[in-house]
Amino acid sequence: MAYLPRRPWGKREHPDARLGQERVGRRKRRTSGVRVSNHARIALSIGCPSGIGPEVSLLAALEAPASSRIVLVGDHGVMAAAAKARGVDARIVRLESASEGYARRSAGEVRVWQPTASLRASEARPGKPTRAGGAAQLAWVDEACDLAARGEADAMVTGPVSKEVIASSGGRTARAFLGHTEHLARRLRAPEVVMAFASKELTTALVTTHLRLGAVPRAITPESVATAAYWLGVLITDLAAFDETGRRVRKVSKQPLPLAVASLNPHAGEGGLLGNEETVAIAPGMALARRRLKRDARNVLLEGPVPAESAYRLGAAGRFAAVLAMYHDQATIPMKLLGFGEAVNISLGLPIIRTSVDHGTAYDIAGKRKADPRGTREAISLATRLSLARSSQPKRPRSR
Ligand SMILES: NC(=O)C1=CN([C@@H]2O[C@H](COP(=O)(O)OP(=O)(O)OC[C@H]3O[C@@H](n4cnc5c(N)ncnc54)[C@H](O)[C@@H]3O)[C@@H](O)[C@H]2O)C=CC1
Ligand SMILES: NCC(=O)COP(=O)(O)O
Repeated sequence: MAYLPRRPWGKREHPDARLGQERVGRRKRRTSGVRVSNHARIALSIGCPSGIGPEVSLLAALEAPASSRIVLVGDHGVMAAAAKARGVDARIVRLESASEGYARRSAGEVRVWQPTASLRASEARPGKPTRAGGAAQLAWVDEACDLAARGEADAMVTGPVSKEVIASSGGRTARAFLGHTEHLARRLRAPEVVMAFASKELTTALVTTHLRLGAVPRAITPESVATAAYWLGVLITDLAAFDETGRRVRKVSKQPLPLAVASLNPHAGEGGLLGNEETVAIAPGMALARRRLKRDARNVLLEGPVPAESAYRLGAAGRFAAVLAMYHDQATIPMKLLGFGEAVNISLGLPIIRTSVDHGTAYDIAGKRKADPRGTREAISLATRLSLARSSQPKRPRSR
């Protein structure tokens, strides 16, 4: 995918190439001379140890197909407790190093890479988050991120964390934590990051992410709109070009993919009566995005500003391939109404692939055998698709 450098690890050889001879072996396939791996190595941070992250990670890892090789980044004792609470008879293997976890696993086995000191049971009680658990969940996110950035994983998937618990766990980085999206962009020094969600029913992205509502209008600028519209356009054209297994679709439609850019104000500002962000920021941002998409040969038709209520109704009805929102809840309310539990959160623009569940820590049901693992399954599946698609593509330049 063009939004990802093909070798985020720089000029070094991809570790897969070194392992390739014995690891990929017969599992490799070829597409137009490009060596393509048949499986993606996923580093999955298990999220808050007191939330539902450990149990949904466990269930999703146990069910993962051979094309997704999962290493859970977390705490061995927490995973063993999650298996017991869930009544699952699984062999929880503690790894000596993350990379040894990507070999084909046997049924009933999950592999845990624990880069932190073991949490005591009292620090990881379901529904009762602690300061120690807050620090640990951030360390697991960082470790999964670094594995992907070093090329020791093809993608990271994140389990649900609590922003509040992390922020109150101490430490400068933790205090500044607003969400994975902003945190990963900072850690990876990525100049652009866009939060997006994909489900069967709707694909959407946000111009602003975890921001106080009062600060949103100032953050809607031609540049911020252009960046988000561009990356959402990249996502939908890539999803149209690569199938579920990451193979290039044979016949991609020549029709441009319609992408609605939602308004900020009611009725798109009602000709200036109800605000002017549509004319001073959104429309100019769309013009910038159109130029960048065209330069990258992305066949997208940007439409708007469309009054937000209609943009989402029409997006859900299939009139648009995706809808761009101006702020968090404008996108996440329709997303959760339509696809809660199976929508996937994707961070666009980062030098690594990162997907996530759309739900939170759900402390109210943690350890009660009620948590639904579908979201984690879907996040793994999309990360695998994006990873395999990336590995089957020749390098493309990335425009700014
Ligand atoms: N990807 C992430 O790391 C995310 C983290 N959060 C964080 O999670 C914390 C709690 O957020 P809330 O707004 O309460 O949302 P939440 O998603 O944790 O819970 C909302 C409701 O949905 C239910 N629910 C959530 N996931 C479920 C699942 N997989 N199966 C069955 N029921 C499920 C919960 O029991 C609860 O009733 C916050 O600190 C928030 O920042 C929220 C969204 C995403
Ligand atoms: N509503 C999405 C959310 O809060 C998760 O955000 P992030 O942690 O993926 O940045």
